[in-house]
Amino acid sequence: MPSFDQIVPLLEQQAIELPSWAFGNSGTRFKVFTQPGVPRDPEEKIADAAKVNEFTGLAPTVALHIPWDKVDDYDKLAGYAADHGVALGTINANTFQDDDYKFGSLAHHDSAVRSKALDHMYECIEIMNATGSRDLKIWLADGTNYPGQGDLRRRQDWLADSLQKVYDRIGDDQRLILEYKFFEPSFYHTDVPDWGTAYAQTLALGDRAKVCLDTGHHAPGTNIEFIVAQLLRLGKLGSFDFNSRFYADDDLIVGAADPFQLFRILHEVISNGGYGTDSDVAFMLDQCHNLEPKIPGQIRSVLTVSEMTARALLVDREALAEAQTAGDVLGANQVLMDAFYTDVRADLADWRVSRGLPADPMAAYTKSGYAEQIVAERIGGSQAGWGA
Ligand SMILES: O=C[C@H](O)[C@H](O)[C@H](O)[C@H](O)CO
Ligand SMILES: [Zn+2]
Ligand SMILES: [Zn+2]
Repeated sequence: MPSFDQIVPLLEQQAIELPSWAFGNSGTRFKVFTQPGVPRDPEEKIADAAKVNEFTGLAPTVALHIPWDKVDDYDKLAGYAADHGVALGTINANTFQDDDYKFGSLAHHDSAVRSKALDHMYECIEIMNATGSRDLKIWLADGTNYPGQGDLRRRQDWLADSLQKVYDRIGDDQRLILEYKFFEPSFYHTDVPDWGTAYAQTLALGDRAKVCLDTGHHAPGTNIEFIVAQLLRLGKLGSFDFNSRFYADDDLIVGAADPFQLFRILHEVISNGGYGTDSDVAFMLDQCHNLEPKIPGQIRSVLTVSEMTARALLVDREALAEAQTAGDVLGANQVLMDAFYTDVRADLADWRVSRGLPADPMAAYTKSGYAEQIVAERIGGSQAGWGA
């Protein structure tokens, strides 16, 4: 097994993008429990995200969601982010909250609705040009609730035509990232339900169209790391939306439900060239902290990704290949389990200190008094988030 020191140069290449919406209020259809001190605008969301980066050194960019993070001056917003030591990242489109999208958006049967959704995508591309963002991420709620409600085949054709129009509009150094999800809010069919559909649609577009794998978007029992290996093999894995779930798209803290699954996913990412500065695979969190405090939730999340990345980097790949070739079933499995069971937390703490970061970012954040400061400062105005 490699030593911790041998993996440090790789660990230093880790960059995890934070979702602006994780700092706003969120909940379920049953209840949104608001929290004091929650941001009221994109700047306050960025300030909170910057705190996560300040204490962990792992989160240099913040993803925006449009229109939730709509502002008049994106140059000013990018400047504000830079003043806080972070940059603006992925632009997430939103065609799931407008009455006109009741029966879909880019896959809608009515060309007028499709062109309205296209205008939103074009607006997002203009924002990317202003923020310098590389990725336009498209997740569509498009689908149906009952058999017969929609023409499954023609919706794929309308979707393909719409995506082509978006793809033709993005810049040479920009990417279209298509996110799939097997259900919700549609409960019979979803127009982009699985990796195969996302792959087929992005393959038809071109090299700057890739797939987003949200770890909460698969049917129970799906071997997600197999999909990771396959999409990397096909050169079509563009980004991750990391989170975890016990049942559906719970958007819980990554690794909270199944840290071993996160380890297996990262093992395939590393084994197939999807990790580090040489790779163009983006690591983003897509989570909602419905009950727990938001900034500590994000701190815990990036530390968990860092920890499982370190464990996956410790896999003795030579010994693994030998055991696999020899058909040594238990030997091969043992190589992976040895890395997974290696407790790297103390080494990671020392590594953080060597980089001028706190050994225990969570304790340092708590001691900083920032949580109390934002509760005291953020009086009045309306809090960001669901129902905002
Ligand atoms: O389930 C929705 C998807 O995960 C999207 O990534 C969505 O944009 C994000 O969750 C914000 O709601
Ligand atoms: Zn997502
Ligand atoms: Zn989701």
